Amino acid sequence: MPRGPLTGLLGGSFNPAHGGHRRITRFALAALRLDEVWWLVSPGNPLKPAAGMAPLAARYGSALAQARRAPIRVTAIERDLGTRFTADTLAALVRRYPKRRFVWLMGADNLAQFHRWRDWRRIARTVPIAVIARPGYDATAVASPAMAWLGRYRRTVASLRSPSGNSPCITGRAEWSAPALVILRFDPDPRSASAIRQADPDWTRRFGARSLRDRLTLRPIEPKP
Ligand SMILES: Nc1ncnc2c1ncn2[C@@H]1O[C@H](COP(=O)(O)OP(=O)(O)OP(=O)(O)O)[C@@H](O)[C@H]1O
Ligand SMILES: O=C(O)c1ccc[n+]([C@@H]2O[C@H](COP(=O)([O-])O)[C@@H](O)[C@H]2O)c1
Repeated sequence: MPRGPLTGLLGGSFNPAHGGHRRITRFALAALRLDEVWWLVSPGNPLKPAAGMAPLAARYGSALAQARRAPIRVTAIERDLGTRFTADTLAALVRRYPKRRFVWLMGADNLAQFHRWRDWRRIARTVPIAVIARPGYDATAVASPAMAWLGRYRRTVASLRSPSGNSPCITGRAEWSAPALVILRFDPDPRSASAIRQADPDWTRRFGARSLRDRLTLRPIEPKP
């Protein structure tokens, strides 16, 4: 059983990244006592149309800005791995970082449509999943087809915590085995990328200079295994 850093993974379009991403990440870091969270800026969500999706460099730039001075590592690792589907990404990450323990983080809107993701049961068997409550989506998430299956693996946050209060331990009830589903409920955050795009359709301009730099520096992220 791997004993490395406990790493949360927040995959997303980040079109653009916003304060809600930062806030839910910080909540999850504290609630699950994670060592760090990697933001996986997606080359393209397989279920979202390419139209309206800003270039990866601009989305990555917005994520860098939001992740400042937080234990968040912004990555475009799916671009480097050549993966789009989360099941493939996770298989590659687990292989590449055998010592790390990963947990997949996602908002309730994604749980509501998780059954449409490719190999979603394989995803759930690979890593524990923590779902963050999101205004307007919690009821659909609870009633979703994926939840009908995942519900039996539901665990409390406390059951994943180490008795000593440090990082979750790996024995007994606190073992991070999968499938496991945790629902994290804290002060819901109404922010969304769609609202930002609606208010500021030209948001990528704010990351113009940075995007140019990122085009040069977007390269394989090599966090220490
Ligand atoms: N305010 C929020 N509360 C809870 N989860 C969130 C929130 N904002 C984003 N997330 C989650 O963060 C991940 C990445 O989100 P994404 O980049 O798609 O942003 P978004 O605001 O959901 O975008 P859009 O409005 O374009 O759908 C997803 O798992 C999403 O559910
Ligand atoms: O693997 C899939 O089939 C799949 C389908 C839809 C979304 N995802 C992933 O879900 C994450 C959240 O996407 P988004 O666009 O809601 O931010 C992101 O990492 C996507 O790659 C993955």
